[in-house]
Amino acid sequence: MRTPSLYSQDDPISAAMKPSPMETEAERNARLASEAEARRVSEQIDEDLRQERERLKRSKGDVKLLLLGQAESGKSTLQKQFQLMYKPNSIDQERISWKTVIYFNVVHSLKHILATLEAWDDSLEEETEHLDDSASISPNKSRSNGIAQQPSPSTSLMNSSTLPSGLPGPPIRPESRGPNGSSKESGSIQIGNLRRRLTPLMATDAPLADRLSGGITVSGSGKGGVYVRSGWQARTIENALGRMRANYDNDFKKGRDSSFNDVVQDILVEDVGRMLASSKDDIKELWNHPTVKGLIARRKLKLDEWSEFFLRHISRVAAPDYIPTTDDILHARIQTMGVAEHVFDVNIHGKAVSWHLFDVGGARGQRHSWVPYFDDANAIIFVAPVSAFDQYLEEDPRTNRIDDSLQLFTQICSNALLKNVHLVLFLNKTDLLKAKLDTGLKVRKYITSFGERSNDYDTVVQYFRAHFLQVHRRNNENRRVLYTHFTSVVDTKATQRIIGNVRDSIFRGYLQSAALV
Ligand SMILES: Nc1nc2c(ncn2[C@@H]2O[C@H](COP(=O)(O)OP(=O)(O)OP(=O)(O)O)[C@@H](O)[C@H]2O)c(=O)[nH]1
Ligand SMILES: [Mg+2]
Repeated sequence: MRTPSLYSQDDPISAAMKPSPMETEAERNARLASEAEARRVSEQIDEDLRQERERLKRSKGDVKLLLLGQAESGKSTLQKQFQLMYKPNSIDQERISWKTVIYFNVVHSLKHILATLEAWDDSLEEETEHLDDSASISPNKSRSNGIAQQPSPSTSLMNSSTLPSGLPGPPIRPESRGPNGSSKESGSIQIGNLRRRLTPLMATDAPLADRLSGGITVSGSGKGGVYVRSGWQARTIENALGRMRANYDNDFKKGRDSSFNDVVQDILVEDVGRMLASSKDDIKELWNHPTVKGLIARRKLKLDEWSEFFLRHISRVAAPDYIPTTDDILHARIQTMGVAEHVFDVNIHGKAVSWHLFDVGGARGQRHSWVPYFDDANAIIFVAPVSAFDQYLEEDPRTNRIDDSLQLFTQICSNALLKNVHLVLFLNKTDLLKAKLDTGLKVRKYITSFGERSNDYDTVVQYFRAHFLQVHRRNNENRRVLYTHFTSVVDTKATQRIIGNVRDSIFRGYLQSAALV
């Protein structure tokens, strides 16, 4: 039998493609090159399809775990704990990229403090005079400025409350105030001087945000936070490496000694590091200034937990040779955009199983991207920050954050696609809840249905837990179990123990559903 040649006469298409007998040498070379390229592309497609089939075959036995919950609930922090447990080296690889986030967190926090000081300028004198006053808030003194709003209490859980809304009043500069009151004047002069000296550092807020987000802005990102897609760490490092290579090439051309072992660093981050080092004392002075402390005590300045953490550690963070510790990485804040997948090999009872962890963006504008991940999910960890009883959504300042968590949990419990998933609830940020209650903050002030119950930690967490259990009970046709944990996911030791429990319980369910036991 005759083997058909590439240009077999029997095939009309081949006949049409047969090279012309007039083909020149150059045309022949071009034709052969394009045929080789077509073959390469076709083989690549076959290879991709083969790998996809392999992946699907393999992933049939994988565990898919979704981390769900509102923005700032602690999902990405929990993901970092999984990473520390199951892929510890990867944290080291991306350690340097967290420096950009931490610098951004510091600069952004300082900017927020200065903006709040400006907005509350006319009450500076009162702040310094009443420093030892209790944290009570007098509503008629509150000026709604969009930065440090005074909430009206949520009449009941799951009911949103209405907050006064309004724009910041015009900033009043120190110069515009009267000459009387020398302590007031010296306080405001000090702050004015600090503001002036910190201006160049404040100007790095936008370029740092741009560096992290890759220029992508998300509308409604309230506090001016930055959203990042999965893989941002690699991009930050590539940026730095690109610059390193350019330096290396230049040095090489100039005969200078240079090494790739130098710390990989981005020019912008280097500059911000130098500015932070030279502004360290100013930052400390601002952070410890009686006016700032007074505004915090009177809840007119509300700082995020990560702001307080990094400002407390500013001596270390602003040191010229600063490298983020693991604890710093756990406290760093960056908003997740869309859904980021992380794969870990989890070994249990001698059986290695790939776990796909899906860390989602929790802001309202991000929640639509969760649904495609619902139909083949095996388990969910729903993260609800119980410290947030005095906070309102960035996306909707009328909604109390505990109410939003309960509403979201209702949607998850009642979703038909999720009716068979293993459900775990993390009542998170218990450390912050304790700290808030210790300052005397009253839950009933924000959630009136809490009533006259005792304001101690145990009563409060059990009260919140009861509400989540009730939501689960009302939406539980399949009579599935809800596993609940009180957590502080920045606490590595405690969280890793809980992850171990969760892993075992998910795995038992997984083995049962796979009919292996
Ligand atoms: N003190 C304390 N801080 C926490 C805890 N959990 C999270 N945080 C901090 O809260 C901030 C927000 O946590 P993330 O993990 O980024 O929140 P997220 O749920 O991923 O938020 P989105 O990506 O916007 O949906 C970070 O600065 C964390 O360090 C906790 O239990 N205690
Ligand atoms: Mg996140």
